[in-house]
Amino acid sequence: MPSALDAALAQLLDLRAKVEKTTMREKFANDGKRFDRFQVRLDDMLLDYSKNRIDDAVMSALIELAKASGVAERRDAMLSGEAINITEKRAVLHTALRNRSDRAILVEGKDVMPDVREVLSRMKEFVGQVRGGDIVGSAGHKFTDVVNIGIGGSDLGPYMATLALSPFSGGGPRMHYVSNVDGAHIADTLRTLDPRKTLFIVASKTFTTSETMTNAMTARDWIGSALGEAAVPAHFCAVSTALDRVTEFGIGLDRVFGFWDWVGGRYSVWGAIGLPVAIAVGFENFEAMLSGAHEMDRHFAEAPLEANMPVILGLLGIWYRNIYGFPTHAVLPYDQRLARFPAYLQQLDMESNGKSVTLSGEGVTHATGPIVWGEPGTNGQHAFYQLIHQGTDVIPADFLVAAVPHEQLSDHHAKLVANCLAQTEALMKGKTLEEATAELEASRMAPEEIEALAPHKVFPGNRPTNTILYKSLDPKTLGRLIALYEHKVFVQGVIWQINSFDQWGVELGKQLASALLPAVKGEAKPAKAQDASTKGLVAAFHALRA
Ligand SMILES: O=P(O)(O)OC[C@H]1O[C@H](O)[C@H](O)[C@@H](O)[C@@H]1O
Repeated sequence: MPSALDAALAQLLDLRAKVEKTTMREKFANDGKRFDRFQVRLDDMLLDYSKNRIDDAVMSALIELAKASGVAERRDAMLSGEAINITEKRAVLHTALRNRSDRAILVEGKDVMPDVREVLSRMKEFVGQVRGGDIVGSAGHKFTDVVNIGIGGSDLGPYMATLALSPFSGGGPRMHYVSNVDGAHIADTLRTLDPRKTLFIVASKTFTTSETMTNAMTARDWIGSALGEAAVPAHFCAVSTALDRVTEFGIGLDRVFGFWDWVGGRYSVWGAIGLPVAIAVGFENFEAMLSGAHEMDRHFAEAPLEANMPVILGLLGIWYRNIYGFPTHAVLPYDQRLARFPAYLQQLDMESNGKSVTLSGEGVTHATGPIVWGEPGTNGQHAFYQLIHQGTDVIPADFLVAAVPHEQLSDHHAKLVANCLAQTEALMKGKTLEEATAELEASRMAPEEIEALAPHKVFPGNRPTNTILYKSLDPKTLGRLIALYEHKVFVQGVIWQINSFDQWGVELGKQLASALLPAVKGEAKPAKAQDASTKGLVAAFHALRA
């Protein structure tokens, strides 16, 4: 079935041609109100999207596209617990985990909120006991270190949030995250730890993920051999939807925090998967993060589409991906503690929208999810920004920055902010050949040298950015930020008519890895059907180890 995007394509391409008649630099020069018109505020968070290749006509057409695509209807279906994840026949209700209102949320006629609240209250008690030293190791030692063993959604969200909120730890235990099946990860982590004072959280929605189970067994052996088998239960707890498998592993039900199949792994930091965050920063701060997300949920549900932050971010992404064909999107936090935010967004965005088949099973007729990437500024400026400024691809980018830092260190923050704003200014303005030449003429350089050098100093400009300015990186702000991007991804998935909530694309590699394992271990010959490259690599691997 042709999508609303297919239907609007010709009009949007026409609008692109019109909007390209003037550069952003000219648009700013001609319109003193551009900043006021292209921004949205939610309390102390500001999204400035004026530095984009847009005008009023483009924005109205994009809003019309959102309407014609049924963004509002699909949003309401998600929020009310409809089974919109059709390939897994599940509701999509991460918003229920952070529902701070007394609104019931029904899945197949049953209100899920009592169960959500029950898990949160068990988490609260456990977190208080671990932080307060009421729950201790097998030999009575307070836990000084907590290791979360999980991968994908059971790692990226909590790891990112723990780092982001580190100023709020209030003397809580040190947190560690082990995800990779590479033994180096757990070995390097355990080397620094005292088993008597270490608590492990085994976090896995399915409790079958190979990496997590392998790391959990290694951790269990580490505790068992240091403190004796009997010590194991005191040093472990688990987060999962598969309570039977957790019990099999040997973790008592009083140490298990559950969630439900209507929470996708990459959307799960709001419930039990957030346990390490709650231990790291205390339960009140964890709840503040939920409240921030809930505020963003309400904004998404209630604000008109044209003043709706996630809708606007989503539509701008569609504009560049589908109308301009830009392949990637950068997220550049000018906030060192958001260092893991781009990695978190990679899973959120690319696992959700990296799809080529529509909800009705047909091939898509247009590009879907972009490649998402990024690193904190100012570091990126000294590395890959060269390409963003002067490379042959245009890379739309989000810049994130706080007004108030946690560290009051001379003029660090002023310099950070000046760099952030200056980058978006430079990307928008660029530098013409005349300007580059004039700058060089002010030096004593010979005219022929100026002529040779000037082209290298030209910046094309007209490169799009969004700036998200918030008061400070506190739990509430972090909650809002994450929910903002979750809903942006949702809006795009609706317009692309794809299922943003499954992830079949991760399965093939897993299947082939298990099939290959016996040959890699040397317990079996590679299967006949295997291609020559894979077979040759297995043989070369064994030859190197001989
Ligand atoms: O939480 P788990 O069941 O261990 O899953 C961990 C991760 O692995 C899977 O392969 C999926 O790609 C992710 O969406 C998921 O978050």
